Amino acid sequence: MTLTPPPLKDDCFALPSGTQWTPVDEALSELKKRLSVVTTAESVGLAGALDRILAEDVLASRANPPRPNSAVDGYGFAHADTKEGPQALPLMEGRSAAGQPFDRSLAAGHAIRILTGATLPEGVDTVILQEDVSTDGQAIAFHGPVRKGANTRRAGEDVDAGETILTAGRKLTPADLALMAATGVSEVLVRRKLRVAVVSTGDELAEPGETARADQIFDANRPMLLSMIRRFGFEPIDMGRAPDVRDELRGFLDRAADQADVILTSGGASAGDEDHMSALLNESGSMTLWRIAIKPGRPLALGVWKGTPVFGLPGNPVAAMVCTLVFAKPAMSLLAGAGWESPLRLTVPAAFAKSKKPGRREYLRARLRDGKAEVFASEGSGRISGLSWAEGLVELPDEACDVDHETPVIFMPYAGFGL
Ligand SMILES: Nc1nc2c(c(=O)[nH]1)N[C@H]1C(S)=C(S)[C@@H](COP(=O)(O)OP(=O)(O)OC[C@H]3O[C@@H](n4cnc5c(N)ncnc54)[C@H](O)[C@@H]3O)O[C@H]1N2
Ligand code: MOO
Repeated sequence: MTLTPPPLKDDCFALPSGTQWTPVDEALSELKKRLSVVTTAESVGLAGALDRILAEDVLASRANPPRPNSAVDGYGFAHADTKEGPQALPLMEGRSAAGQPFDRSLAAGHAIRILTGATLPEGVDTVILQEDVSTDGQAIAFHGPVRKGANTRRAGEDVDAGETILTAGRKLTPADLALMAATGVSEVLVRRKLRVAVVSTGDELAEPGETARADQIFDANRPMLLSMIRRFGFEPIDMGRAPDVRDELRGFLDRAADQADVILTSGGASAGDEDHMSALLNESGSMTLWRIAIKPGRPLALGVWKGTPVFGLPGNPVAAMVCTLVFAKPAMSLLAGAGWESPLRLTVPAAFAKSKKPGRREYLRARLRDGKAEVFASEGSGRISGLSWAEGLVELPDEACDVDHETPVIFMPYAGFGL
C-alpha cells in the first residue's frame, strides 16, 4: 500500500491544518467595510411609507399639540383665581370642545366647561377633572389646592415645530407614520427598494407543483429566500433554477446583475466537482471564498458579478437561512440605506444541554418556551422541519462552552431579523 490515509475525523467542521478560518465577527466587519448604500431616493406619501427607509432626516412641520389644550373632560379656569380648601367659581356660558373652540376669553373669576383635546380659551391655564367637582349648571364647587397647569398640555410639549423627528436610515414603523401625520408631514423622501435576485442551483431541483423524479428534490430555498427578502422590506426578483452547467449559470448571473442590486444564490458554494458558483465567482476575479468558522454555513462564497454583490449561500436549507440572517441581512440593510443592523440578542436560560467544540460559532434552531430556550433535536443541516419548528436561533460563542439547563444563552428571535 502506497497511499497513507489521514486520521478519520468524520467532522466536516474539523479544522484542516493550515486552513485559515475567518471568525464570524471578522467576516462581518470586513463586509461592513466593503459595502455602501446603492439605492437612490424617491418621494412617497404617508400611505406608501410603511417599512420604507428614510433617505433624509424628517423635521416636524408643525408642533404637537399645535395649541395648549385640555387632557381631560372638566372645567378650566385661571389658577390665580383659586385658593386652598373648599371653594366655588361661577360658570361662563358656552364650552370649549375639540374642534369647536370657545371663541372668547375667560371672564375674570370664572370657570368654563372644557372637553378633552379642546384648545384652552384665553385666560385658562388649569383644568379640573369633572369627577372632582359638583355643579348645578351655574357654578362649580371643588377642593383646593389645585396644581397650576393641572390636566393641560402645553403647545409643542410632545414635539416642537422644526424639531428632527426621524433620522435618515430609519425604517418607518406604524408609530412613525402617526408621528409624521401629527406633525404635519405628509410626504417623505425614502430609498428605492433594494432589488434582490434569487437563483437556486442544482440539477437535483424540481419546481414545487411539478412532478419530481425519484432522484430529485423540490426547490425549498427559493421560496424561503424570496419570502425572507419580502419580509426584510426589499424587492425580491425570482430568477428561477439554474442547472449545474457552468455557462448556463453564467447567463443567470448576467441577467440577475442587470436587474438587481444584490444576488443571492444557493448551492454549489463549496469546492465539490459540481460547485459551479464558487468556480464562477473565482473566475470573475472578485471571489472571496470565506471559509468562515460557523456551523452551519461554512462554505459561504462572496463575490461581485458585473458590479453586483453576490452571496453564494450554501445549498443546505438550514445553512442557507442562517447565512442569510447572519451575513446577508445586515449587508443588504447597509446597501439599502438602513445602515448595518445587528440582530436582537436576548439572554435567556437554556432548556437543553450541549458541549460545544472551540473554533467556530454555532447557531441552533431554537424557540422560547416558559422563558427558556429549547433547541431542535437534530442539528442536521438538511432538516428543514427544524427551521419551521424554530422561532429563532441560539448563538453559541466561538470558544468551547458547556451549556447545561439554566445556563444563560443568547437567543435571537426570527422577529428580531424582521421575519
Ligand atoms: N467532503 C465534504 N463535503 C461537504 C462539506 C465538507 O466540508 N466536506 N460541507 C458540507 C456542508 S456543511 C455544506 S453546507 C454543503 C455545502 O455545499 P454547497 O453549497 O456546494 O451546496 P450543494 O452541494 O449544492 O447542496 C448541499 C445540499 O443542499 C441541497 N440543496 C441545494 N439547493 C437546494 C434547494 N434550493 N432546496 C433544497 N435543498 C437544496 C442539495 O441537494 C444538497 O443536499 O456541502 C457539504 N458537503
Ligand atoms: O455548513 Mo453546512 O452549511 O452545515 O450545512
